[in-house]
Amino acid sequence: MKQLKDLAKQQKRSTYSLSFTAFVIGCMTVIQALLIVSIVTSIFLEEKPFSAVILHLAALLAVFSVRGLCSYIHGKIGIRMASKVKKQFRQSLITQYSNNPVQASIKGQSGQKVTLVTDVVDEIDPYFSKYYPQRILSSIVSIILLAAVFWQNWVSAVIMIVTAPLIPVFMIIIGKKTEKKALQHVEKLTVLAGKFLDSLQGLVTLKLFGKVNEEAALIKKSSIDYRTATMDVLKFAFLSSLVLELISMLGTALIALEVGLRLVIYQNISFFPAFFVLAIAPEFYKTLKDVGSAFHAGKGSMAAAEKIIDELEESSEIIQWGREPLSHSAGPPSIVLNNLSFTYGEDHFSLHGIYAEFRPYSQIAIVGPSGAGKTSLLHLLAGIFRPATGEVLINDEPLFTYDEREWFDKLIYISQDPYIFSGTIKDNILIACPGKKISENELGTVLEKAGLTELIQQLENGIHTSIGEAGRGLSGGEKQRIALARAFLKRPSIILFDEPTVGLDLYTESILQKSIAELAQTATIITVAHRLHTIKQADCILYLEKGTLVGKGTHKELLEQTKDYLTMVEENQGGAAG
Ligand SMILES: Nc1ncnc2c1ncn2[C@@H]1O[C@H](COP(=O)(O)OP(=O)(O)OP(=O)(O)O)[C@@H](O)[C@H]1O
Repeated sequence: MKQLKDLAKQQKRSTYSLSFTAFVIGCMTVIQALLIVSIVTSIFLEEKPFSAVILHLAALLAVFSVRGLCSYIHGKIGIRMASKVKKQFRQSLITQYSNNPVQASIKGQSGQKVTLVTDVVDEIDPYFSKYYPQRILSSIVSIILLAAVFWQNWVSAVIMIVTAPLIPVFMIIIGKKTEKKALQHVEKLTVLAGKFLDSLQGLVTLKLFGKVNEEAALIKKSSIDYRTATMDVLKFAFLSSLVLELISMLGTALIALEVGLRLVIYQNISFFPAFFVLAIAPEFYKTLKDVGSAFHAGKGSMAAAEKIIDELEESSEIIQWGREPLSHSAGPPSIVLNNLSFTYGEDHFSLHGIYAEFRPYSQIAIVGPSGAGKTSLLHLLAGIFRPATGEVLINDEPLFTYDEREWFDKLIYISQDPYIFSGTIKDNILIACPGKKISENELGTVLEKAGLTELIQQLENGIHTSIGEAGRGLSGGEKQRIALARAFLKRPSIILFDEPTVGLDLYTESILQKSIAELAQTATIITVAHRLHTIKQADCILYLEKGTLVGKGTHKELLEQTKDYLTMVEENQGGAAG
């Protein structure tokens, strides 16, 4: 609530404009009532001809127009404020996710994030487009109307002062309950979206396990929960409208009774002020009632804002990169892991005290049992995670002192399952060199080296064939070859390679080995290795177990020093090591 109020106050010009239009609307309402009363008095009491009120009627038309125009501008300002704030929230969320993409992608479901950026941010709208402008309008207009009534008949003004606070009191009581319900509503929406996208992505797995019906039932339950939450919010909205309507009706009736008694029975008030008060009273209660209804809509925005702010605060740990240039040093830099520690969080997996030095052009293998922390170490090396203690030193300087772009220009990460974006084969390869002009010849050489020429020749649209989510699928081996083409195009001086654990086809396997050997001539290669061939070839092997560096050295040295390594190698080749 406070954050939304602060955001609204930051838009000073809009707040002033809202106050100005509200002031004009208030004045126009009073003038409108005065004109109507004087026209009625002239025609019905004083029995003047129609021509005597023509000027009044023209003035009334002008007042209607000004009031209508101001109401339109007032509404527009609110919509503009809402769109500005929604843009700010969306930008903050996207910046948050893009500043720390890996942390963002592992925390929470993707569907929930998408809903947060789209639908939940949209829920902020009513606070700025309805509640905030209406609050300004109602406070200014009600004061003007009250003053006008006081001027004509102070007794009615006193009745208004006594009955009007019932509306805000009721708003607070209902508002407390609404906020809780609105928060539940937003939560149910994000849960439904998360569940839906998760099921959609895992549809093949669900089908294979015969779980499609069960999953459909879970989605149905989630959607019924969402519907119930929506109905709960609507129930409060209807209840609140009913009570607000009742209070304003009773208030108007009370004033009508007072004015009627004084006019007919006690005869201590004239027709003009009596009719004027009766014309103003419904406007007075309507403006208060409108702020009550808008308050209800605003509560939904507060719940949405709370959810977004929680998300922004949760993943606020941003990696700050420096400005130090890296490209001036030709060839691969030296890399030192200096007492590196990392944890995914309390009671979660951690890597501790890792120390290692990698000379330029060396081939490093990281090995160990499943879950030992090999991929996590690769992510730390890439600068995707921030170490808890210690640092990665590049040319003797901490990694994060370098310019982020220059570092990622020097590096390529080939994961086990390279991501293929929705686009053509060419687009997917060219992401390795954004903005750089690549000739057809250069591209042809890269495709040849990565073993993609034959595949592309078979395709009707060749390199322009759509792949990824919106196009044809690719096999694991073909994805690996796309990743290799990216590497050949980029020619990085550091290659981080998460070797596939699943058996690739013989063709891709041989291409992979040849390509890595060729890339190694100009780069340092750090591989999470599973194949004995890769491990034996490495200049240095890091053997990890449960997040600890148990052994370090060449294949021969480790066989002699580290018993678990020997066992692993023996298991790998089904008997004798060597
Ligand atoms: N986001 C995460 N939050 C908490 N724990 C995680 C997260 N990601 C991975 N882990 C845990 O960290 C440990 C190390 O994972 P990592 O992927 O680094 O292992 P690995 O040695 O590469 O395994 P494998 O050879 O099976 O790929 C595992 O126990 C894993 O469950």
